[in-house]
Amino acid sequence: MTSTDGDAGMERSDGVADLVVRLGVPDDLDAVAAMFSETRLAAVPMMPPPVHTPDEDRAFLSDQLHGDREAWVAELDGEVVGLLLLEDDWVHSLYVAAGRTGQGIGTVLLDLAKGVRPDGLQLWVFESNTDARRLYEREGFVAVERTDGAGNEEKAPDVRMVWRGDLAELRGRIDEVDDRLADLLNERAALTAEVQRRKTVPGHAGRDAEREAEIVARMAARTPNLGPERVAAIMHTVIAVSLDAAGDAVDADRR
Ligand SMILES: O=C(O)C(=O)C[C@]1(C(=O)O)C=C[C@@H](O)C=C1
Repeated sequence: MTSTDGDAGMERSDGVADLVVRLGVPDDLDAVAAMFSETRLAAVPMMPPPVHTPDEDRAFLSDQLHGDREAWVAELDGEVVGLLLLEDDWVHSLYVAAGRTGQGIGTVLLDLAKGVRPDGLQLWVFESNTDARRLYEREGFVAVERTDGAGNEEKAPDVRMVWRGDLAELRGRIDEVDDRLADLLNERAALTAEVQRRKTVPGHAGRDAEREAEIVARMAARTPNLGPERVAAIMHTVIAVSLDAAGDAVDADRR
């Protein structure tokens, strides 16, 4: 392990290569409490000043390590450098030791949280904590609610952020691909119609099997996830419905 306490010059992968993340146990209390109090103070002014004494923090953390919440501890060389508290779909707390930020430890802990809560997560973050908000945004969380802080202990404005989960994230990406696919299908149908206007035998009667086989072969070379037979089925349908639409357009022109 070559890490230093500073962030400077630390490649992210070097910083977390030896990171050990495990469930916390009561014996971790001293190390976790020391990290927590130091980190919480160092986080000011990104976070509002703490409202609890170190003794109160210690009692709280003892409860967490005794199972109040799911407590995950990140260690580097046996030193506690991160803490993640999960409760249902809530990231209750995420702390990375002062001097260890920017090394990817928060990302590792959040990825773990996503792994154990694939259906989605939410969290509150102080509006002033721009570093944390950036991390959450990078990790796919979106802001869904803002408050003036009246409801939290620190009375500081905060933001609720939500990660919708693996399934919703993947469906969102499918929607984006489908938007592009729809535009391309629309453009292609217009071109098929244009070709029909120039053919001596247009429409279904003028279908050109050789040209269609060429199209399928070219596309099959780019679609290894589907294979030639499925691409042939898709293009057969695309061409047939495009010719139908072109026929409708010609009929409409005549009327
Ligand atoms: O290239 C043609 O001849 C067309 O009419 C266009 C098109 C196509 O949409 O790509 C449609 C029908 C033919 O069977 C082959 C190709």
